[in-house]
Amino acid sequence: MSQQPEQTAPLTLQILPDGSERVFDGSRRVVIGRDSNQVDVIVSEPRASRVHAALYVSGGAWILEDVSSQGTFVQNTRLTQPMTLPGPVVVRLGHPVDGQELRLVPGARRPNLPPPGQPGHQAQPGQPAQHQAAAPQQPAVQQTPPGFQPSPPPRPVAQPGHPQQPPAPHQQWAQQPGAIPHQTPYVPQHVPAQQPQQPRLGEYTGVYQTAANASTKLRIGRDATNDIVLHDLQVSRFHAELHLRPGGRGFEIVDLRSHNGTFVDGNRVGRSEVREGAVIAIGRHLLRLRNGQLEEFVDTGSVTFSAANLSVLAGPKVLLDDVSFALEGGDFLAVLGPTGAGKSTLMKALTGNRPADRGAVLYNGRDLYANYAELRNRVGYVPQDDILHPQLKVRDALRYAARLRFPPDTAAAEREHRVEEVMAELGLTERAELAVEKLSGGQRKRTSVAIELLTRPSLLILDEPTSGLDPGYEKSVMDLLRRLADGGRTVITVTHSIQSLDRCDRILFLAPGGQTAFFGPPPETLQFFSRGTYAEVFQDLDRAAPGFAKNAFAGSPADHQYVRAPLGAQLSKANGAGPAVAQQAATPAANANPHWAHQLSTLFRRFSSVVIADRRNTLMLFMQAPILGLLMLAVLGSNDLSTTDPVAAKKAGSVLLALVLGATYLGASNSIREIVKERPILTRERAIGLSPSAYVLSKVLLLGLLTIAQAAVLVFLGIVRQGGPGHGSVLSSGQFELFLGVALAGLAAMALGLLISAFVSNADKALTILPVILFAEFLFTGSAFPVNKTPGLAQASYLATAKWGYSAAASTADADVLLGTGCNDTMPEPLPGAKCDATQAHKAGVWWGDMTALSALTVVCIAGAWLAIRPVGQPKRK
Ligand SMILES: Nc1ncnc2c1ncn2[C@@H]1O[C@H](COP(=O)(O)OP(=O)(O)OP(=O)(O)O)[C@@H](O)[C@H]1O
Repeated sequence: MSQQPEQTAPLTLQILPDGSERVFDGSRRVVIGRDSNQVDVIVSEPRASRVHAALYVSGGAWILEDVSSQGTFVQNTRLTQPMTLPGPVVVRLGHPVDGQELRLVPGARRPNLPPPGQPGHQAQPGQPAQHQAAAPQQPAVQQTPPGFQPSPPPRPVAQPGHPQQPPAPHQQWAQQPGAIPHQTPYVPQHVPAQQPQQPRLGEYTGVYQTAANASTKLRIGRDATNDIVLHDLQVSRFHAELHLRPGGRGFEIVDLRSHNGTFVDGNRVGRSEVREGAVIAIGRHLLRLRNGQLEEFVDTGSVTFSAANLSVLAGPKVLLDDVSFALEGGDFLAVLGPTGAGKSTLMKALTGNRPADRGAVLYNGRDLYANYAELRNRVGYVPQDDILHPQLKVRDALRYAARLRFPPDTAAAEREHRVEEVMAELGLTERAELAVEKLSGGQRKRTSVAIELLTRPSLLILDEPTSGLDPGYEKSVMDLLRRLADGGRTVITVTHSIQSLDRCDRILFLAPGGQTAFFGPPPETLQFFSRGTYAEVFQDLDRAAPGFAKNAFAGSPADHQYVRAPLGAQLSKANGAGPAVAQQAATPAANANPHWAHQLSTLFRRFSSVVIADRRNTLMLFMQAPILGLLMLAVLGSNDLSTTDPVAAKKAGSVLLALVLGATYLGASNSIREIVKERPILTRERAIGLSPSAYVLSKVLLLGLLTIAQAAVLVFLGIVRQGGPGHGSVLSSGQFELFLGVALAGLAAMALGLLISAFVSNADKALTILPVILFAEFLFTGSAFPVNKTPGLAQASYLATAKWGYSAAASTADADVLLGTGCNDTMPEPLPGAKCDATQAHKAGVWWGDMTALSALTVVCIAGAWLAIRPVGQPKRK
């Protein structure tokens, strides 16, 4: 190894996973991997081994040794033996192209390094990477080699008991009854004001020559044949093209009907001019046009995130009152507060689900609301309710979620790989074949988190993931979130799990009225409130006079140190980012969802899998029609639809009514809970771009098929002994025509059920409404009571699906003759007591009219359901 540089120990080494920076002095072996209990540097790459690689000094030089199963790669070559680092080296873990990147720089000396053996001379093993980087005994490296992002300054850590300032005047909580007197008042350390910085787009990964220097067109996508290859499953195989305009008059970007869209300065575009300095966003990759080159940045997860003066109002009521905070990449924030304090409201505002009425949410210095279409895929959200179908197996739930989230051109093997990776990362592999409903509460939450992690979001927001879990599971979920934050993501969770708050970097306490009672690190929380336990803090917040908590925090040292100073820095970055609305000449994306058919087929398959997996319910569904048919067979007489038996035919109305109401019940009961019971899943999937029309249509198709099959069974058993009908109004087979009318009545009722399901707030309410609907439908058929003679009632009956179903059936069965309703031209006056209804005449035009009315009601109900769940698109402030 003659090329080894002459180095003498102790050496220092910089490792920069996700932009963070570590320094080691070479006095001991440094282990890299996923297992926080065994390694010094934790990496988030799921393909990395628990213990993946080691670094140590030998012969005065740093040695890199691979001990993994998936490999460590240097310049696309897998290490097969220990390698002496010749100088700065870029290493990838788990995959030569898109495995997690580490940059190893031997020889960068740490100033004022205490000699080995003295306390603080090196990082403590087993401590999370970010915490080590933040520890005060780890001064920042001052020698930053060219081409590397400087690391953020160390996070300030307050040191209770070692005040550096005189006691602050903010001690209102200490004056509350029962407060613990502190000899050392709560005084956070002083933080120097941060200088305004440029917004950081992501990790800088290189430069591409544009068309100006090569051909007139550059194709961008995931496929290896593109000019710019982006390794990201959010990117379509052939995603977009950068064109050099004729005569060299600048550039324009053309979206190639990509699944997740192409954005220029935050706006989704079909075709757009790209001016100097504009940022093209494709998946997690950002390409900035600078001096005829495209600079590439990747959002690898380490993003700042902040809320600035968020307020949410509901009429005169204030649900969230001027809440602000600031987080660094990799921070783990727990949000606490008494019931009704506004925690869920805050989560909805942070995710853009229900935007705040005032204030801003900043993702890496960019306004989340203004750039929602681009950024929504980088924010994972696990709501309070599970976003899972309980009947599906864990692996299947993840597979369908991947199909919906990744472009349709993603190979099955690529999706499978990611699904397996995520399951391995969350410890779900052993449960992969279990139905979600058989998992423990903690495992179910893990599965919900796994679905969100498929797209590698940089920010993960969870609403009470620990609710209903026993303390053991609570801890394991909080440990998991800690690990995810250590992997570089920013994690925010609402929790009541006070036993695990030490796992967090920051705590936000909300007081009733949605006011900030405290924001800061866990060790300072109890001291701020002058209380010994969190339970007492909850009690104090509940009892405090309105506005007291907010005033106690506003202007306190913690407010200055942990909110105002870092938020000020992030806001100045945001202001440096320029206007969010692109100034470029752009054609908006022609179709916001060009892969509608792919979504429809995925949703249809998922819905079918759910129905098949739910064996007991499906069996009951299939048994309903035969049971109703057999009852009709047993109760009704015979030859009631036969024109040759006038005595029996007097009961024809009962047969027709039983068939139509039977189909109405079956159709409506099939669908009336279908949307409402999936509401949390639908809400979440809508936010990631699910087409509501594809969703509704997937329900219509499967439930429609089921309803038609049920109608066939019902009609067959219902008329097998009835000796009719003979000739229909239109078809020669009156029996088949009767089936068509009854089936369409069932479909219309199914559509009505979906409409109700889209509007009600829970499945129980939907079931309560069902009998009311059926009773109204029965009355409006007019078979028992003459509704068509009463003004108002007659018009109202036109909205009843069963009325038109009954009319169509009566028209087919020739009710004029059977029931003597007297609407036939040859029978101008009805028989005494009979009711003439022109919609029941045995004429082709009348039957078509009835069927058209049924079809129109079906379409209106389906459209109504679609309108009720259609996406909000870019969040709108109310
Ligand atoms: N749309 C609304 N209109 C009026 N008040 C509302 C609305 N939504 C929520 N609220 C009220 O706002 C307050 C905050 O609700 P939120 O669900 O955010 O509280 P929370 O802290 O998450 O409560 P919990 O811990 O019980 O889940 C509650 O008093 C709630 O009743």
